[in-house]
Amino acid sequence: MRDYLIAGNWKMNKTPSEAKELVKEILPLVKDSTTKVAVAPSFVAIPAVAELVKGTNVILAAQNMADDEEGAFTGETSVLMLKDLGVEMVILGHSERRSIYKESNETINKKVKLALKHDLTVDLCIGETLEEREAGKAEAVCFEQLEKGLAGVSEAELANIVIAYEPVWAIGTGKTASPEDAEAVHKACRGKLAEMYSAAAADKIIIQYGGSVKPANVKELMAMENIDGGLIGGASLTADSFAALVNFNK
Ligand SMILES: O=C(CO)COP(=O)(O)O
Repeated sequence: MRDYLIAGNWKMNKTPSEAKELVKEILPLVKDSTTKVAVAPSFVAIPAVAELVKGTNVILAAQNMADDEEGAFTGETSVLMLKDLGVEMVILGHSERRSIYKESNETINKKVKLALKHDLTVDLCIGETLEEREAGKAEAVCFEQLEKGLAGVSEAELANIVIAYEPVWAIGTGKTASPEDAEAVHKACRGKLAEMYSAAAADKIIIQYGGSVKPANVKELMAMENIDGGLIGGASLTADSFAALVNFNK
């Protein structure tokens, strides 16, 4: 059976002081969870959060990283810096990175390979826009993001990859994909991964759903056969709602 992974993507929210307070509240609420749990604070809040989650069941994640190891890249944050702070996982290819910061599949792939080289788990985000969905292209877009994002990634390395299916039209909008619609894309993506790698590798990989996941809809989403967790934005910003998501199966 696949593990569930519930991850909080705090995006550009929470100052380092606020992040500390939030983690202090979250830790006791999730310490006995049977799902895996991760939080992704902003870069500047990572040191404070790292100190608090050390030795706990909470995985420390970053929201992005540079596509080079080091050098003259003003304003960027490298994989080496993240590793030095104890980061274990990195979210790559989030739709906000793709649309606002114009990250291409090729750039994302470079980051994926760099993160894997340094033993970070990668949470690779994929997902279609509303326009693409309405044009009947949801699966094709996801397949292309998988193929290009994972180019050159071996089957052995796939063990360090998590996929997050986040339909862009469902992010921060209050519109959740219906469990059946989400399941259809998850199933198709698992099929695609089986084609790219093997049925065994595809069966093992965690595919999270993201997009307006809330305590009120988490159970029905997680009940789907191919949905193995959630990447949570808004509802990860308060301890009670995040813990309710982490503990959805209790
Ligand atoms: O983008 C998301 C997580 O990465 C989802 O955000 P919301 O949960 O706020 O819709």
